[in-house]
Amino acid sequence: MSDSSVSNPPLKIAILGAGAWGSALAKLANYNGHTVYLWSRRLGNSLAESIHSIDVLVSAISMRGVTATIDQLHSLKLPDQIPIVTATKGLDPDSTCTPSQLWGRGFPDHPIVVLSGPNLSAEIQQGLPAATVVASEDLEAAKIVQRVFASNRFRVYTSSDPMGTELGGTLKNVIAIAAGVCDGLQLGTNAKSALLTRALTEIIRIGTHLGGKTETFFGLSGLGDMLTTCNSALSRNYRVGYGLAAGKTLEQVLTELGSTAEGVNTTNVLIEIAHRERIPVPISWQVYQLLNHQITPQKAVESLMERDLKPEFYL
Ligand SMILES: NC(=O)c1ccc[n+]([C@@H]2O[C@H](COP(=O)([O-])OP(=O)(O)OC[C@H]3O[C@@H](n4cnc5c(N)ncnc54)[C@H](O)[C@@H]3O)[C@@H](O)[C@H]2O)c1
Ligand SMILES: O=P(O)(O)OC[C@H](O)CO
Repeated sequence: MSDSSVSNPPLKIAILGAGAWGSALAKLANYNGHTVYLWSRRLGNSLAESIHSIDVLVSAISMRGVTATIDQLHSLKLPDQIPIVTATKGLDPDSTCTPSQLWGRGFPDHPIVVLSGPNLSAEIQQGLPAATVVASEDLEAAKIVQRVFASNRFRVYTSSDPMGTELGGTLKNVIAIAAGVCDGLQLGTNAKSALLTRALTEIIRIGTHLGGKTETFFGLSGLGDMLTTCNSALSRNYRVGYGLAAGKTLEQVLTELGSTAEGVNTTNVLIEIAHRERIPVPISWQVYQLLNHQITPQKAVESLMERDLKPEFYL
């Protein structure tokens, strides 16, 4: 039997963000025998000490904290050329950039690796089996990160399409809100299948326009994550839609949630991008209007059903 610690030596990993996802990632890296320094503003530990002589930096900060964290790291000394892994699923409202674009601009000498997939943290904390994707233009860096997290309970695939991998995980949050509305209104299985299938077409349209590859959106970080997030009450984005369908206000739902639902901000940024780039996004547009108090859930369904008739695909 081979000794995996020889081929996979223990590394020092800093994980920034000790929320639901950062804590689950820390557990996965610990399980493989790596030394993990979990940092968060709330824990009050020192960021400088957490990143001292590390081999890999992982960010599991929610979108609203990414720029501030990059700025904070700039004043510190990050070990040369270590991979930076971003596990955030969001879009920056100021620049409309993805987190990996922000990290790439902030640290151009470091390989940037995107980690994204169907990964509900509560299931991973229970040790249930799951799979994910680590994507980078630097395949060696992706392989290092693959070895950090891969185990008999977490299967990690590499990819050379960071943009597609990141956008799949980010854009599905908008669709998860729509799926929560669909289930909350009890529209049935046919409606749910129609919603998710047309949503995938919409995600591919916008995702490929922004640089992702079509195949990636059919993979774990695209379709895979959409199926997970749109079908589980563990998903916070799904719960936002479900709550709105029950007649709650967005403010009420978010207060009850008490945790990050990235789809709300992502919808607003996505609509800004779609308007700017003239990309049709009919489902996301209904989610946008719903979140911004412009329509009811019932009216959103009617609007989608009454759109102009057209072919499914322009073959
Ligand atoms: N929870 C999951 O199942 C899951 C799975 C995959 C990806 N994600 C993604 O990971 C990210 C984090 O999600 P989460 O579930 O851990 O959220 P969370 O609300 O549990 O934790 C968010 C973390 O970000 C930190 N943070 C927020 N603003 C900050 C700021 N200004 N400066 C520094 N730190 C700040 C918080 O302190 C906390 O540690 C999100 O983008 C989410 O979409 C979550
Ligand atoms: O709880 P959500 O909706 O943020 O979803 C968590 C993960 O993104 C699922 O892969």
